[in-house]
Amino acid sequence: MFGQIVFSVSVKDILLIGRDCNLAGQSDSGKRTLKYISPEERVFNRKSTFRRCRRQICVPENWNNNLLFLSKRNLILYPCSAHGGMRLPPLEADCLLDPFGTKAVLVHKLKPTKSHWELLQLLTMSESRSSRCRIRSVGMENSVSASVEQQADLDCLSTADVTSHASLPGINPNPLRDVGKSTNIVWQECMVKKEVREKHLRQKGCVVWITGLSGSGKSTLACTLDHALLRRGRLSYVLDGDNLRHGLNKNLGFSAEDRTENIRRVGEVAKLFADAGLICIASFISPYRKDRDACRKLLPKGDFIEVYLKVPLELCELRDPKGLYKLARAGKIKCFTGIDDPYEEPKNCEIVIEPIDGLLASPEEIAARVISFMEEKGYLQISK
Ligand SMILES: Nc1ncnc2c1ncn2[C@@H]1O[C@H](COP(=O)(O)OS(=O)(=O)O)[C@@H](OP(=O)(O)O)[C@H]1O
Ligand SMILES: Nc1ncnc2c1ncn2[C@@H]1O[C@H](COP(=O)(O)OP(=O)(O)O)[C@@H](O)[C@H]1O
Repeated sequence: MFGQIVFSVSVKDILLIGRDCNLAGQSDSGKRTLKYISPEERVFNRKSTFRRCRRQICVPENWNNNLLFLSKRNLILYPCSAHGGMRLPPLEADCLLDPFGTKAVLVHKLKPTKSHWELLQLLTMSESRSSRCRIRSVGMENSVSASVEQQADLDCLSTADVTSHASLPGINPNPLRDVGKSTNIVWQECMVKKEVREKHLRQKGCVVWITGLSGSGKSTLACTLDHALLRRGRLSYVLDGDNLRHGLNKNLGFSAEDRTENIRRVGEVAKLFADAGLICIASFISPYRKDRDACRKLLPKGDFIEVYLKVPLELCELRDPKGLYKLARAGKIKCFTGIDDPYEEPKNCEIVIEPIDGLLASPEEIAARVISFMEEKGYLQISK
């Protein structure tokens, strides 16, 4: 699978990167800049260096600089001496234009090398950092420049990391869609993928979903697990029912509809955290099976690890750390889970924790059990 990169260009534009593009940090100030120079300017500055004919440019044989050549059908990138004096093979790409001729999707014919990609990444970064300056130069400023110090962060990425798909923010080849009440929206792809973040973090993004009655120990387990993972050098984040109801979900109560909406939102947020490469620990009563299952379906198979704290109602009520059961029994809290509101047990969850001979494992022991499950499934180690 060869990569794609999307540029905002006009059909008639031809782009050149010349000698003054200090791609390899040639400037003495130590600041690396990249300049785009319009063909007109080139022609003007270097009379007879280039001849423009029918959207093509003729370059003298002894031209020893990076050259980006874009025509209606093709993009050819000729990087050269700026990369440590090394000549790279030309990178060719088919150029698919949108109906307005303002966006071009470049599908590479050859697998780009890392250096090609670095060069293309520089272009995309410059584009995103100077949003008013499209890469096209005709009719706009003659040149734009951008610091590319951020490039260092990308150096750790291998070619394989970035070749699968790359596109510019704000420019998107994907179709317009209607999703729910949102009409005419487009899915925006980013160059840095989940797998890249996971490699960076040396873990696999996933969701550990802790469900159970109020007082069953969800928050305690979530925090204990979070801490235990941190001690192992892993990055997690806890989403807790009480906490999210202080902000994102403060407009929701405890009716069946509101609980469903609560869990739907949390499921979506958890999915984002997992996509960020984190281990998202979600601790919610989440009393309805269909709501938990809907969250599971949002994630790739295996990435949703459901942990059921099967603690008997009597024990939860005995603990009653917030005095809520007491209030519920007194009728002062309505629709309290386990009292006058249902809790639907999971049928096929990954881990069930329940007392054995009346004894429940400690939070640390339960956390260790979750961790060994995650280890077994390969969520805690990924080689760089
Ligand atoms: N009626 C009723 N039923 C259940 N719980 C109640 C209720 N009213 C308030 N609380 C407090 O809200 C916490 C549960 O929030 P959740 O977001 O996890 O609930 S749910 O998943 O939407 O059912 C829950 O926290 P935990 O005790 O940690 O479970 C309670 O502190
Ligand atoms: N594994 C455990 N063994 C004994 N007590 C526990 C355990 N887990 C939690 N607890 C205690 O149970 C009470 C409820 O725990 P909490 O984490 O607040 O439950 P939840 O978030 O499900 O409402 C707390 O007082 C806590 O200290």
